[in-house]
Amino acid sequence: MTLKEPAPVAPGAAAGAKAGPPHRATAWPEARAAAVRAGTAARTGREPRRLPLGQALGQVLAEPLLALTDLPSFDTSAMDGWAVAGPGPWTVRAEAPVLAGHAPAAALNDGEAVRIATGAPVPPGTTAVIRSEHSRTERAEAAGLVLHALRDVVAGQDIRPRGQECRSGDELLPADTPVTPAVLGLAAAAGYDELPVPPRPRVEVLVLGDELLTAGLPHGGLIRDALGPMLGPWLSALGAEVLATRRIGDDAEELYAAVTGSAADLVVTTGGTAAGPVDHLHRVLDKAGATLLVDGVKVRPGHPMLLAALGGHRHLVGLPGNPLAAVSGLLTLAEPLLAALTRTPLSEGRAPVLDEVHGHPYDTRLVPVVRRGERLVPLHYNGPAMLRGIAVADGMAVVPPGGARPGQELDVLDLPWPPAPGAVPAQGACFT
Ligand SMILES: Nc1nc2c(c(=O)[nH]1)N[C@H]1C(S)=C(S)[C@@H](COP(=O)(O)OP(=O)(O)OC[C@H]3O[C@@H](n4cnc5c(N)ncnc54)[C@H](O)[C@@H]3O)O[C@H]1N2
Ligand code: MOO
Repeated sequence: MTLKEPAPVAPGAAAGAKAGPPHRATAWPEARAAAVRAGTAARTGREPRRLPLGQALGQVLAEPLLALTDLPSFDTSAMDGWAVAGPGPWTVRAEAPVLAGHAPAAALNDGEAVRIATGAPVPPGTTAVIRSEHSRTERAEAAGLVLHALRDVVAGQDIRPRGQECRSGDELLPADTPVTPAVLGLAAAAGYDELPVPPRPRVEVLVLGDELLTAGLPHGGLIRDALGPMLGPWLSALGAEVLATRRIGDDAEELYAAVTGSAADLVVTTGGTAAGPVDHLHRVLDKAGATLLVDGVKVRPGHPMLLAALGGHRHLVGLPGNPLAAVSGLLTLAEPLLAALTRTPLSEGRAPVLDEVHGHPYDTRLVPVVRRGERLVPLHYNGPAMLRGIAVADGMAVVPPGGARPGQELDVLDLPWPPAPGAVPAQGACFT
């Protein structure tokens, strides 16, 4: 098939089909699962990045965190007081107190004591540490200073033995643990200067369409490109390294060169997914030898979205051109794939919806919503070509086929930025 020949392409697909022939759309949950599988498989051979501790915050561990040292790394005094050896009373050795950060003092013999601070290494031979407040000293003519315990002394008391928390090589945390401030503290204590985190997926955005303007007002049938300015930052917020956002005309050869020549792990295209006269994406993927993993999804908006394997663990997500349909494709296919690649849990919630939400008879609907207290409020301006709803939304509610009753719990796909404070826009009508 040459690129110039229009191909008969029906929306929808079976998993694993070669690009080209007609097929049925994938159910929405299965499409997301396919994207997760694709991202998980594409992890193969990707070496972790090693980031200085401070820069790893908010990522996940790409490998288990193994202790690089025993913790504590030496027998340590847990209290300010006296290191003693054997039963008391004890003769206080005439030497400087052992402080934290100091080398261990000379070994204690039975009947000897030395002043010690919390965190200091206990001298070899120490059998217990006695807290200052549980001791008294007296000056004796011959023996010098003598230490008495005011309470029973138990062997080993107030000594943190080397390796009490972990031994070198112990697994402290499994891979995929989110790097929180507490994890940074543990990693530092265990000897780490850097942490292994998944490499950022490289993404290239190809914006298709001869009708798109990059500046100024719409005129003469031309419209502003709403997706170029939106997708790069959105993909960055999902952890991607955006190599470029390129505009490609409705030219199949140019698209073929861009897709096959891209160095990205994930190519994201916009537009051209349907069967219009200049919708070249399917034919280009077929010529490129791509395998369609998802070709059409039972979701509104955005049903012509697709996911293709380009070979060599590279993928392409084709987002429909209608702007909210593109957002739907981003959340359905691109986000789960990137999350799996970066080993990041998908950010989702569940909450009851305030009022009835109309559903599609057979397909899932994704509807921009805000949270009002515990409830979800569907937003106006949720038509496929509109961004006014999503621009003020806290997330996209997943409305099952047939719709939702007032109070019904719905899954919510979170957006990768904090919810905006302020007034809740009006709910209600559904535009198409
Ligand atoms: N015969 C059928 N036609 C269409 C179907 C269908 O099932 N049968 N599905 C419709 C649906 S639903 C969608 S969504 C679109 C998807 O079409 P494409 O992915 O091929 O997108 P385009 O045709 O290129 O564009 C659609 C629409 O979006 C505007 N657009 C495109 N890119 C941008 C952009 N970067 N910024 C703003 N707006 C953009 C474009 O001008 C069109 O108006 O297909 C339907 N058709
Ligand atoms: O999928 Mo289309 O988004 O309904 O316009």
